[in-house]
Amino acid sequence: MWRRVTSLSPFISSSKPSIRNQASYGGKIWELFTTEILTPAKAGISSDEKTPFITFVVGGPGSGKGTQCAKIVETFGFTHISAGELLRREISCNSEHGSMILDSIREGKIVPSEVTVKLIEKEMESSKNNKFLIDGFPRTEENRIAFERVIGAEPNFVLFFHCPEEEMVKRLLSRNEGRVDDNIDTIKKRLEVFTALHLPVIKYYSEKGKLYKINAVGTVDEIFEQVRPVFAVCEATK
Ligand SMILES: Nc1ncnc2c1ncn2[C@@H]1O[C@H](COP(=O)(O)OP(=O)(O)O)[C@@H](O)[C@H]1O
Ligand SMILES: Nc1ccn([C@@H]2O[C@H](COP(=O)(O)OP(=O)(O)O)[C@@H](O)[C@H]2O)c(=O)n1
Ligand SMILES: [Mg+2]
Repeated sequence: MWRRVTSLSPFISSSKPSIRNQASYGGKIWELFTTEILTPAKAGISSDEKTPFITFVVGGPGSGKGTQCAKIVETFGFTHISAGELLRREISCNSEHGSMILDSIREGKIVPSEVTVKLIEKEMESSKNNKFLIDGFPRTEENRIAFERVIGAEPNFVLFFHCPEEEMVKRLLSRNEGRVDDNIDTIKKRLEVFTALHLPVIKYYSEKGKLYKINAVGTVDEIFEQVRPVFAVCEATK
């Protein structure tokens, strides 16, 4: 079972960019981030079995995060923790925050970080595994900072699925999972939130040398062939 191993990190203040600021880059801003060459040293791979190995999986709605996480779990034995799934579970079991979460998801808004991070923490603590894929998180600087504060850990690396908006919209409209947010109005709001709030997170991890950018266009298998070497580095060092 995973236990928190480090002390709380200091709170780092952040400012949120406006939607207008980000839109002025004409949607090309993501191109600035290059793919890191992943090495064991960069990934922070340690031989200490008790230290959790954490990968954040980020990208726009419909970029294929969940699909690729399933393949990573199957191939490399990680535990998949999807922030969105945890939140939807709270709605279906009518928990204390269920109706607030439903309202946020319907509006494509971000649920307060303390709620999401607590759910992630519970999943990590109850798992026997110590390798985690945390999917759809962090979506904002607030998410990122709350994770550091509560969990007291940073990700070893961050997988960023980069996908053009038109492709994401097409995929979401044909996802067919009966989700309340997979309709064109909510999709537009989710994309706005993504463009406005996700960039600082990507920039932060890129500057730390932890960002691994994946071109998320192609077949599921083609994309997995870009993902595989990232995790193969971890396997090779075991
Ligand atoms: N490479 C791909 N090409 C076409 N469709 C895809 C691809 N990867 C995933 N999909 C489909 O797109 C939709 C969104 O994928 P999903 O993994 O749920 O994305 P996310 O978790 O990023 O929102 C799903 O219906 C999925 O089956
Ligand atoms: N870190 C997160 C993740 C999801 N969510 C909410 O949950 C919704 C669905 O998230 P998801 O990760 O399942 O969505 P996809 O990117 O997989 O399509 C988001 O649009 C947000 O409303 C959140 O508030 N905070
Ligand atoms: Mg998903």
